Amino acid sequence: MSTTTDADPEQSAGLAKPGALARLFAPIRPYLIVCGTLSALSAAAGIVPYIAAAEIARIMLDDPAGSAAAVWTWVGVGAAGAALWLVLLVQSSRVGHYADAAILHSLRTRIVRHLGALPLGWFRSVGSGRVKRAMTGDLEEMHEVIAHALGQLTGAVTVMAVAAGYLFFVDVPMALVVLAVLGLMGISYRVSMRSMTAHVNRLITAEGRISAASVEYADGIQVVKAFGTGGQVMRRFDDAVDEYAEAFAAWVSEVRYSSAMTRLLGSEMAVLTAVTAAGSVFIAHGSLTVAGLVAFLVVAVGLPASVLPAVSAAQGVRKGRMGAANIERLLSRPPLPEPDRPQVPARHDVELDHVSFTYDGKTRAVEDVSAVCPMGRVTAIVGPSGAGKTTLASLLPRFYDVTSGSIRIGGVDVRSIPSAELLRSMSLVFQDVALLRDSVAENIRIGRPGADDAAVRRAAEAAHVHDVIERLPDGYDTLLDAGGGRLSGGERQRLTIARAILSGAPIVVLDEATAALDPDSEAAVQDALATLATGKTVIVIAHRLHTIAGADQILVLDRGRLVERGAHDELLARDGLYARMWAAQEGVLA
Ligand SMILES: Nc1ncnc2c1ncn2[C@@H]1O[C@H](COP(=O)(O)OP(=O)(O)OP(=O)(O)O)[C@@H](O)[C@H]1O
Repeated sequence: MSTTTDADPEQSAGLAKPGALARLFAPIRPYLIVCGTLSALSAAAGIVPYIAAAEIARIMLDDPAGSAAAVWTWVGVGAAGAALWLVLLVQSSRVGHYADAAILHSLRTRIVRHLGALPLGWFRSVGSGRVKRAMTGDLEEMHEVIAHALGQLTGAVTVMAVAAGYLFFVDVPMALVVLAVLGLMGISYRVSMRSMTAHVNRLITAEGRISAASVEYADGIQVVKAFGTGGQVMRRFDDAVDEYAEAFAAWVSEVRYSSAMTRLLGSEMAVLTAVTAAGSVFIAHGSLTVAGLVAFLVVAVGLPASVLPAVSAAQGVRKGRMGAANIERLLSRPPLPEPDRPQVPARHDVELDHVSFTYDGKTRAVEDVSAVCPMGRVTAIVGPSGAGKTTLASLLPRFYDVTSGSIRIGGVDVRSIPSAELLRSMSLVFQDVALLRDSVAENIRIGRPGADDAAVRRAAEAAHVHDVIERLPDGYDTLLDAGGGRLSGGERQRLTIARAILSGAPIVVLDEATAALDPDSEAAVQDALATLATGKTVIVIAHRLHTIAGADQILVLDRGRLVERGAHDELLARDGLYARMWAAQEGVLA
């Protein structure tokens, strides 16, 4: 099967799939066409007042005494052009923003729905930065394209076309001079942009990495602080910043002359100088009138200011393409397959039948594990670090699907159980199950939305956390931060156990805390677990063996394989891996 891991989504961010933007924008194409057309018409109308001013100058210079009617006609045309420019600009912006809001809403909805259908294992493997970037940065790029870049590009092209048409109408040689200056600017721009694709891809990829690492940094600030700057996240952040700085320096040093030249040639000064110089020569030769020169001074000198926004718009489109490719890549992640013929199990014993799983298609994190975890019993999974305990437990709620073999609940393959039903049938008390930024009561109520206050309180009492909650400043209404800040490790665990007790799910999958708790906390957590486990199928991933010595069945994993099974005494008598681990831990504890 294709695993749900994404090799390195950030790394591939630079490889924009051609056409991604067009595909994502397909639903709003008609609006974009209307918006582009209105922008073009608005830009064309916007240049009319300049042309009118130039025409008035020509009329008055040629014949100052006469043609008042013609002058007033041009004044009217100029005013109409200005009014039309404004009306069309507002309409184009209205349509653009409508299309923008519609597509962003639709993309956000699609992304959120898709995220809801993706296997949880995918989120674990890519980290939250990638998901947040799709919802913020990538969508922001789309907004830039629709709301700004599209109008700027069509506007610039139209202004160029209309202005060039008028200038050629007034005087061909002078128009050629202006075009030559702008053409040289274009050539110098192309030279400075020649290596742009590689550099910009590198810059944008590095930018993406910086933002992903920043999000991870903020999310894991406690860990980062505890370990100083040596943490992996900090290193990733530093690397991304270095990479950005390097890419930027390389780009700047390569394009410094050509981009300075582009700026110079694309400035009003350059056009003004060229027009005045060439105009003087042509006037001296008698091939141009002063009135003709004035027309060029009025219309041509402002051209660079109208064309330059197209440069940043082109940049916006380039970024938009990458954002679109990122979003498309996210949307193309295969969702968790839902069963064709859904079944709901009547019993809740868990059966592992020759289960194997690989993350990377090569090494097997779990290999050919078969076992039965009966209802009403506690099954512990133990083994050295990296043995595959967490992986095996993650296969039960389908964070990942098995590579081969099957997992059955009450005889029904987990892949045949609708995912919502499957998750409802399990309480997951994992170490990294986060608390939400909400009140204590709501954090417990997640276990059974709609449960009344009395039920929440009973669950807290059963989980031995009620007294702790009562001592909080606002009791059950106390707001927790996302990490559960003001609660100790043992208290947080008991809160998640209360949540699981409230849910009443018949299967409990529990990842025991790796960090040792103080003896009082440990005892409270054990009591809470005993309450939770009553009458349920309990599967515990255990790191400290003495907490599961009383389990009905212990599965011992080593390098993905099930190497021993039995109760504590049987395993000690066998004198194998379990006995060695026990001796090692007891030795440490003694
Ligand atoms: N998301 C992942 N992507 C790729 N490989 C992974 C992933 N998670 C775990 N592994 C690998 O799978 C193997 C089993 O890891 P797992 O976390 O299941 O072991 P474990 O017994 O729970 O270890 P520990 O006691 O240290 O938590 C290890 O070799 C680990 O490096």
